Amino acid sequence: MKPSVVLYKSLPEDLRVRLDAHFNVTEINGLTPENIAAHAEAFRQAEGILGSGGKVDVEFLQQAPKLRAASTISVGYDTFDVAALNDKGIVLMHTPTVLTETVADTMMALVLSSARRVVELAERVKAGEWQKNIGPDWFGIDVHHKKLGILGMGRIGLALAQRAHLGFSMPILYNARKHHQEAEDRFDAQYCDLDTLLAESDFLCISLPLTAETHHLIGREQLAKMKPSAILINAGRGPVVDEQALVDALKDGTIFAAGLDVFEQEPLPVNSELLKLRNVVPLPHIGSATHETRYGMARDAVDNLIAALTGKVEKNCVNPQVLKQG
Ligand SMILES: NC(=O)C1=CN([C@@H]2O[C@H](COP(=O)(O)OP(=O)(O)OC[C@H]3O[C@@H](n4cnc5c(N)ncnc54)[C@H](O)[C@@H]3O)[C@@H](O)[C@H]2O)C=CC1
Ligand SMILES: O=C(O)C(=O)CO
Repeated sequence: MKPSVVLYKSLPEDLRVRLDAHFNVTEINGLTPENIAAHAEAFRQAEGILGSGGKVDVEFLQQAPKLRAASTISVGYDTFDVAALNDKGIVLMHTPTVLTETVADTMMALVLSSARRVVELAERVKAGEWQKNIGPDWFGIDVHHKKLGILGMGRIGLALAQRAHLGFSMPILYNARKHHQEAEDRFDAQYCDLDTLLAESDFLCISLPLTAETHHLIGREQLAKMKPSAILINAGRGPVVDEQALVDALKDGTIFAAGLDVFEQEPLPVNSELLKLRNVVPLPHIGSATHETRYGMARDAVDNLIAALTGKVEKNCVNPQVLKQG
């Protein structure tokens, strides 16, 4: 008999066919408490789950006693309680690599649009405000040759360093848990401590995962150490930055601008103060959101679940130590 799985995000048709060939699939629209309650029997039987968003914590795992594998259509896995999965011997699979270049493109788009005020000025043109030759109040700041600081030099940080260094002649500074030899060799990236990164970066680009350590890593004190001309880019996870402290820093000129793909609460509430600020470029968490990349992520997530439930995991496993226990 085919193993039962719950799919909580819809898939392109060919990938759904592939999933059906291996598993008995129950599809639901999101891993919400209501959907979990409404499909209690499917979760009781599920050996695998596949989707993105929604919390997989101790409480959820009580509803899914047969679970052996979880496959998330994302590289970030901060919504999973990995320790609880480890305790129960459940394999967690994710989708690194396939989205790296696309997310780095998004970060570069945020760098350019916030420095050159692309969104704000386009809105002013559309509103009919371009009536005469523009003056300095429409000017932005240069990107090329400025210092780009990367907080979290992993896969995405490296791809951003490539764009910034080779494409825009930007010196690269970075902070991460350890030195990144490839970034240093290929893009002359200089490792530094967080305080130096804050003080010296013209662009502080965050590509960190959300963990207990990185939660509010950038708060009021850290923002105060940045240059008044600096721009903060966050495409890691919203809660890495204390959002109220950021709003205040953007309002009082502590920093120049921000380009944000991620927020403490998503979707960003319509009454968020960030939306009232001209020096903010807010995006709806589109780091990986191209047709090609989202398809690739879904394909990898399907392959990951098949590998995990057939005991053939070779890559993309968050907790490989669980495999050794089996
Ligand atoms: N906006 C979006 O749509 C997307 C956001 N992301 C986010 O980007 C994150 C990074 O993705 P990858 O580059 O693939 O991951 P990665 O694991 O390759 O890189 C993460 C980097 O962060 C560093 N790091 C972790 N904790 C740290 C700490 N406390 N202090 C300093 N550095 C620390 C690590 O050393 C590593 O260099 C994901 O976890 C996810 O949260 C990823 C994809 C899309
Ligand atoms: O993959 C992730 O972690 C995202 O945030 C969406 O691509």
